[in-house]
Amino acid sequence: MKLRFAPSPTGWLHVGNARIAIVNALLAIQRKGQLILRLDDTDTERSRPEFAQGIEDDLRWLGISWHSIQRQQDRTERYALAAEKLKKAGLLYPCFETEEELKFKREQRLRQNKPPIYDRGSLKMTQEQFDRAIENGKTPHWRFKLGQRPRRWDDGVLGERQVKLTAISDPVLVRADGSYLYTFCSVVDDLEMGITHIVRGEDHVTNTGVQLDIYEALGGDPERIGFAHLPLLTEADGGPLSKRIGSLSLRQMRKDGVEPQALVGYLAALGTSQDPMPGLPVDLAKRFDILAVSKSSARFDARQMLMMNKKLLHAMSFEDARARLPEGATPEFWHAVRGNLDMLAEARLWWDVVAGRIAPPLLEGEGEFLKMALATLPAAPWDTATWSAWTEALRGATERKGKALFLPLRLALTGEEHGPDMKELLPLIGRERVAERLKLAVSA
Ligand SMILES: Nc1ncnc2c1ncn2[C@@H]1O[C@H](COP(=O)(O)OP(=O)(O)OP(=O)(O)O)[C@@H](O)[C@H]1O
Repeated sequence: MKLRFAPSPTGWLHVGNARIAIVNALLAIQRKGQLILRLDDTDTERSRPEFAQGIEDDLRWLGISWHSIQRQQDRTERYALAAEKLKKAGLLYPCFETEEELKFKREQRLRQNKPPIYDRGSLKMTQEQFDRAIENGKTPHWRFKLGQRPRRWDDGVLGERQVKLTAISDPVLVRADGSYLYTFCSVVDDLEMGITHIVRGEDHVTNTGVQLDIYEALGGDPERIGFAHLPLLTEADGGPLSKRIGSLSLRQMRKDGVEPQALVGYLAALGTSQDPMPGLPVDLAKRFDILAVSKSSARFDARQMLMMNKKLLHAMSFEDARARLPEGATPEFWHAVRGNLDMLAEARLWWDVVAGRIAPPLLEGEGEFLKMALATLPAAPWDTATWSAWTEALRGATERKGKALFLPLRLALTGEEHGPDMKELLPLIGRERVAERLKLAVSA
C-alpha cells in the first residue's frame, strides 16, 4: 500500500487537513505501507517556504512520519513529458479563448438553458487556424478532452460513487504561461510514484472523476488505484475551514499547549462510533477502521478534544511532564496540580502560586478571621496533614465551617476561587509564604 498526503503550502495546516494526514498515517502503519508527503506547491504565488516548513513541523508534532517528501515544483520536467504524451494522443488540445470570451459563452449557454460548460469550440479549429493564431502572437492554454463515460469507483468511505464527465468542462491542464495545474500534476505524481490508495477530503470527489480519466490516458489502470474521501470537517458552528484564512490551526494549538495525543485521538475517532482514546498514530493504528468512518460531515468540537487533553494530563507522570514544567518543579507539585489543568502550560500559574507571587485578592470583612488564621498557623515542618489540623483549629476558634471557613483561606493563599486540593498546596507554598500572604490580606 502506498499513500500520500498532499497539502498545498499556502497556509498553516488546520484540523481538517490533520484528520486526512492522520487517517493516511494510520493506514500506512496498519497495512505496513508507505506514506509520501507531497507538497502541492504549483501555486507559486501563494506557496511559501515557511508554510512548507510549518507542514513538516506540524506533522512531526502529530507523530506522523513519511517515507519521502516530494515537491511539485521540482517535477516540472515530468509534467512536460506527460503533457507531450497527451498532446500526441490528441487528448490535450490548444485553446485561445480569453476570460471575457469564456464568460460570454457561459452566459449565452445559461440563457439557452444549457449547462454552462466549455463548448469545445477550440477543438473544432483547423491546423491553419491554429497556425494563424500563433502567428498573431497568441499563446494557447491546453485543455484535456474528457471521455463520454461516467467514471465510477467504490469509495472507501462514501461507497459507490460516480462522476458524469459530460457535465464538466474539459479541464485546463496547462496555462498559457506554460505552468501546470494542480489536477494534472497530481495525476502524473500519483501514477509515477506508484500511489495505490488516495485518501483525501470530499472536496476532491469531482476531481477524482476527472483525474481517473487523465490517469488512464497516461497509461494508468484505474482499477489499480483505490479512493476514500472523508467528509469535510467544519468549525463548531458549521463554518468551513480553510488554510488560507488560518482556521483552527495546528500551529496555534501546539503553541497553546494542546497534547498531540489528545488531538490525534480525538480526530482518529471522529465520525466513528468508537470511544476516542488518546495516542499517537503508532498507538492507535491497530484499532482504527476506515470502514467505520461516517459519510456525514463532522464538526470539530474543541471542548471534547480538551476533555481528552485534560484526561491525558491527569494521568501524566512527572517524568513525562518534567521538560515542559517551570524550572524547579517537583513531583509533589506536579501531582498536586495536574488534576486541575486543561493545558499543561497552565501549570505555570500554579507554580507562581507555590513559588512566586500572586495578585493579592480583596477580602472585605474577613480581617478578623484572617488574623485568627495567622494566629493558629501550625508550626513547621508541614505536610499534607497540616491543612486539616489548621482548619480544625480555626473552626474551633471561629465557629466557621464549610465554604465560610475554606474560601477566604484559599483566596488569600492562591488568589483563586478554585484549584488543586489545599492539603497538597499548603506544604508546597510553605509556612513563610502563607504567613506573608495572610498578613497582606489582613492589611488590604
Ligand atoms: N475541512 C476539511 N476537512 C477535511 N479535510 C480537508 C478539509 N479541508 C481540506 N481538506 C483536505 O486536506 C488535504 C490538503 O488539502 P489542501 O492543502 O488543499 O487544504 P485546504 O485547507 O483546502 O487549503 P486551502 O485553504 O489552501 O485551499 C486534502 O486532502 C483536502 O481534501
